[in-house]
Amino acid sequence: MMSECTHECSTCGESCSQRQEPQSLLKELNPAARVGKVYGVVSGKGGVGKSMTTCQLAVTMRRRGYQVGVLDADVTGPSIPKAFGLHQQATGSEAGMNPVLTRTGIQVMSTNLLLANETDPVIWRGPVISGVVQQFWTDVLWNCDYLFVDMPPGTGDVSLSVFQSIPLDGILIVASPQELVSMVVEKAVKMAEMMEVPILGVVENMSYVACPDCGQHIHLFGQGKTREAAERHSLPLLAEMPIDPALAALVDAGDIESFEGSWLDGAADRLEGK
Ligand SMILES: Nc1ncnc2c1ncn2[C@@H]1O[C@H](COP(=O)(O)OP(=O)(O)OP(=O)(O)O)[C@@H](O)[C@H]1O
Repeated sequence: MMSECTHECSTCGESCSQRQEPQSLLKELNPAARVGKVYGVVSGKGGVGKSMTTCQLAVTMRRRGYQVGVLDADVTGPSIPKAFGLHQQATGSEAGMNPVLTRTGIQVMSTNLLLANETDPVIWRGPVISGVVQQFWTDVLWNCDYLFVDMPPGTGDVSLSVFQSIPLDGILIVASPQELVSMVVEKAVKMAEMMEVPILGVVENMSYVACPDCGQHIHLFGQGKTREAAERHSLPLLAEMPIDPALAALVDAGDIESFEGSWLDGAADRLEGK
């Protein structure tokens, strides 16, 4: 006998006349907002430079003349506002939340821009965190050609929620050489494949150190091995970014928009469809 209908088709095996087809979990953008392409920046684990890469990609595309936004989905460890030197609070109105603008006009939304005190920890459970990320998509008045989503590290429920609720045009994977060779990133790759989101390629961070005297590139973890590993997994290697103390200093000073270096040009060309 059929039990009483709860209208929860996803947890019921009966094929009755009221059964509804699975519905898309994608959320609608704020009707007053405009977003061209959306790219997620992911990593296999924390601390490999995902936020650094997100910031530099945003700056590079801004330098190319585009309207650019950064949605900081790393809710419990937001590092985007600091890198851009943003300490004010975001404002809002009936129409939605206004992203905060950086010095060069990049639009940013992050939990750190909503907290009364930016050093307060975010002690929220998963569903609340996922809800905040969704609101950054549904409520913020974005006006951009490219929106970069700094994804939470790993493949937990917040990452899943981003994949399900935001219509990503693709993802870029950030990895250190060791990660690439050992394929720690493989879980992130598989998650993107399962969610049917195209992978644009890999940005390798901390690939080498340039000698300050002669400029020679010192590949601390060996040269060529990562390209080989990426190719083995059919992942185009879009960029090789050095360890550069000047970059870390710029992040600490909130001045990442002043970075010099062209290592992300290949990734930017790819984003432009070149
Ligand atoms: N290429 C680099 N050269 C110098 N410092 C770097 C480089 N990449 C990242 N860093 C520094 O390393 C630290 C970690 O980088 P970042 O915050 O971007 O990592 P993450 O992968 O986003 O970490 P998490 O996921 O844990 O937030 C930061 O202090 C950053 O400034």
